[in-house]
Amino acid sequence: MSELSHPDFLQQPVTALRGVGDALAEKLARLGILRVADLLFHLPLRYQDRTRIYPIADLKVGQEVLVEGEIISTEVVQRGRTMLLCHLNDGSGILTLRFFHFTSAQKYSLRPGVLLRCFGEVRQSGFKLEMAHPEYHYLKADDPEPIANTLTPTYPTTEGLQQRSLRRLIDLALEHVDELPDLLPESVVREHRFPPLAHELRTLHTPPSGSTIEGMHPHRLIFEELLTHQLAVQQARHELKQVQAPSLPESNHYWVKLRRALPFAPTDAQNRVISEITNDLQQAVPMNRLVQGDVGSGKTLVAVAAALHAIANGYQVALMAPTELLAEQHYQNLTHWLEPLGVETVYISGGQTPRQRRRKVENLLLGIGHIAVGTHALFQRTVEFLQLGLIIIDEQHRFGVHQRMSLREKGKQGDNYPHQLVMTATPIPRTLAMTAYGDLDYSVIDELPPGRTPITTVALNNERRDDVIERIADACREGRQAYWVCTLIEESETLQCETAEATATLLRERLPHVEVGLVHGRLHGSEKESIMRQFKLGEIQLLVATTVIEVGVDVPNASLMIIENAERFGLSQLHQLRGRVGRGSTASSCVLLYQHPLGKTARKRLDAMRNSTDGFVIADIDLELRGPGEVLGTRQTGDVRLRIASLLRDQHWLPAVQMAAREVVAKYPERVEALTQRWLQQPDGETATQFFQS
Ligand SMILES: Nc1ncnc2c1ncn2[C@@H]1O[C@H](COP(=O)(O)OP(=O)(O)OP(=O)(O)O)[C@@H](O)[C@H]1O
Repeated sequence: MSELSHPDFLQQPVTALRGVGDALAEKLARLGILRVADLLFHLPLRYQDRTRIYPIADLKVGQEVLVEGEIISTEVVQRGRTMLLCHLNDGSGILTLRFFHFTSAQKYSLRPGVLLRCFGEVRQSGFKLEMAHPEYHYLKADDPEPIANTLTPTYPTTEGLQQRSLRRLIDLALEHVDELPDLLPESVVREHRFPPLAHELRTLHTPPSGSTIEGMHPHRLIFEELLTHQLAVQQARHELKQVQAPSLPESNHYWVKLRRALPFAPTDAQNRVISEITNDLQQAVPMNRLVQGDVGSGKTLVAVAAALHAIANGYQVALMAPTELLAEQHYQNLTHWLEPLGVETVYISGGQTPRQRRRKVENLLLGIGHIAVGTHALFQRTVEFLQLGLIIIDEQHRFGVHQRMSLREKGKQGDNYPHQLVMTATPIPRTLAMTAYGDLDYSVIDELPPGRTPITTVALNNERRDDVIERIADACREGRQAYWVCTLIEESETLQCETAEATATLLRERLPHVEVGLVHGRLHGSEKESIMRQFKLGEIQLLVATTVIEVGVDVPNASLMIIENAERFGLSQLHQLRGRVGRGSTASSCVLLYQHPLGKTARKRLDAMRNSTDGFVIADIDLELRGPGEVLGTRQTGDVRLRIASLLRDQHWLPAVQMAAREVVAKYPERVEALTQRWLQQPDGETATQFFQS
């Protein structure tokens, strides 16, 4: 059957498209693209402006631009690793092109005299400008290539999937865009003057000529997504009222023992939140509570107290972390605290072999294991509990309301649903929390443990890197440890990891007496764990990392944090990163390295970081600073998992969204399912379309 004649073509699996086999389908699935329709909702990460060629003399750091020129010299250099450098001259100035990997054919063809057109991001390298791994193609002097006359979308992608292939598939899906049903009530479309759905999607994927980056805005899609989220929250709340959970009335003798053994006393805020949780657990309806606490406020201890309450009542607990790194860390902490109490912690990791896992899984099924710690590997079919009473989800923002519901479903035993506790370090204003997590009750740990010395924060121009490196040398000499977070805000994880590798190489050279370690997203779980363990033990003194360490990592001896390209991060992410230090009693500092010149908002963000260490204050400033259309280019913490909408940025829509939700339920109940399918049924993984999220 041809594509066109199929009535429900958009609902077909992607393999229905020409040229999509199982291997490609698997890659697409990693991006959350399962059906043809999902391609239409896979929105650009950002747009590249390839509509004009920039003179090299006018380039600014951070720009993504097209340049054209002649190669005047090419060299192979050895800086820890072999690199190819080409120098491109366009008459106005000279730009270096840097290749970390290259073939001998490339070395030959990128030779002096060759004319190139390159597209890439401009970066600072010493006093010069460069592009690392630009896209390039050869030009002929007498036959200049035309340049694009419109914006080019760049899509979030995954290893081994080229932009070009994605674009081709999206184009195929666009041929059917008119078949998508409009799911918004007519009255809403009219009132807000939304364009037809197909029109908005076409514009976003294939901007008409003359479009500007600022003009790209998916208003209608944002509204739809917020509406879907709202419907899901309402439904979750409604469903919860209908079901039951085990009531856990016994007193928590384990906690009494642990508290005596702890080297510190819980803060008043921790005690208050623990008693709120205990009260919930004694009821015969499922607890569904969100605990917010600033970085370092001691959420883990609260989670442990809750877990012990369930265990003291004869139930098991699942503690789910967003990354293997954090799961491992929780496992270590829990074992340390709970083993002496005779409470058995079991670590379930995606990386374990079936044989390693079998014993652990058996223990859970037999009830010998009391707490299972892991990532969402915990909720695979093979893991079963004898009596699961409580699910704890750490770092909320990676899980959406839908995933919370499906977890609860999986933990169901007989008529009983497990209790659920959600922990998040992202302070968001209470009113917003009520909308974002409307299906949850809400507690705040609004106090830090005593004895912490405040973190000093400074912002430094990248040119002062050498001073910073000196500072690391000093800190390490005094027995302290440091983080160096380097990032490129890139759709390509490969490039991110390469940058981290290059930085680690450079720092090793510059700091020969310092033990430097490197973690990034592409290392295997066990490699990451082993490096983190060495860092924890002090065997590694300086840890170079990508943002994998953003959430939760706890190494109290680390007291110096360097964040590169700090101007590109959102405030909440900076706050999270900085929160990795200041966790012990030594005075800590955080250095925000930025590329000159700083934009106005970026400057305000860095100022906010210098002036406050309070997550709630920072969240407020974040809100103020986020003007519509401002591109941060990073995933925004503080949001539940939405693909394009941002609860913070788009909160002005919320009253209208709530009204629309009521209208849909009353007049078009059949659309709820279709909206859910369109927006919420995503597999796990990062699918946020960052451009529109910012
Ligand atoms: N009441 C307390 N007094 C002193 N230290 C505490 C107290 N509670 C927890 N801690 C310690 O403070 C550190 C931070 O705690 P924890 O890792 O639970 O923070 P968190 O709230 O999860 O922070 P983050 O969100 O940054 O991960 C840990 O080393 C923990 O042992």
